[in-house]
Amino acid sequence: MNAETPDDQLRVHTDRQALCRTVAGDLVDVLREAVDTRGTASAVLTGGGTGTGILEALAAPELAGQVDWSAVHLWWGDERFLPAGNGERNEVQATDALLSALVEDHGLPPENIHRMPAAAPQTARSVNEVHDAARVYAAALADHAAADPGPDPRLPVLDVVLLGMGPDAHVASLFPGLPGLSATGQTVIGVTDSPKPPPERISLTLESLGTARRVWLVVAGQDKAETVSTVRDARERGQRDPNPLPATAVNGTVQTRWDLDRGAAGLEDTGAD
Ligand SMILES: O=C1O[C@H](COP(=O)(O)O)[C@@H](O)[C@H](O)[C@H]1O
Repeated sequence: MNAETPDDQLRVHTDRQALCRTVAGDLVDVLREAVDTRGTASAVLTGGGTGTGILEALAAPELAGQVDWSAVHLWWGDERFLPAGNGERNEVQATDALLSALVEDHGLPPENIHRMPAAAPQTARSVNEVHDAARVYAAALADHAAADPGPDPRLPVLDVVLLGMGPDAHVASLFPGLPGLSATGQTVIGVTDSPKPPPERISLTLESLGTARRVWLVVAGQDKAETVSTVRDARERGQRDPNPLPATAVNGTVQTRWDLDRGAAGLEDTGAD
């Protein structure tokens, strides 16, 4: 089933597995096209159940084998600021789902995996650590921008940004009511008071996400249906105030697309979550 709002594209999939398979295939197409035309590609990954499910689907050899991974750079839209190796970190879940296989079997250079910094062990924590870590990631993005400049000189071309959305309409780690939503002049911020654990996170800002060529919102599960409907209605009315609905404020420069399962679309509970 397909429908269109004036600005956003919408696709509804039978269940989360179908959503993940389709988006994984699209990701392959976008990365291939970018590598063919520019010689390089950058994708921004998300965590969460659906974001990780897409990576699992992408690991299928018939999909992963279609991309020249030596030319691809992988970034994250947000990270849970936890010690290295913690299973709650988005990058750890992504590594298990896909990245190890890409490095071992498909030629992805480990240095092209741009993980957000991890927290120091509890005993060695410093007060500003998460903010320092955000600056480190901003510098990594700026370094890469020199080789593949995007519309904002501090950022490379972001061919596609994957975004999950929480029931509170948060995207990346930009939560309603937190100061990070109005951050200006920063590409990456430290978050210290996330209402969703863990409290400390690193996130790209709305400014950064807004430079992406494609923004794909990937949302599954009936528990998201009401928020999806509220956010999409607000967007259709042109209400793009990130507070209290951060997901109203993200757009790709070329494409903004919603991929929902039937549950998130309010059609029926698919049991996807
Ligand atoms: O904590 C996070 O949650 C969101 C949404 O996750 P989901 O499981 O509800 O799809 C995710 O997009 C974000 O990257 C992650 O840090």
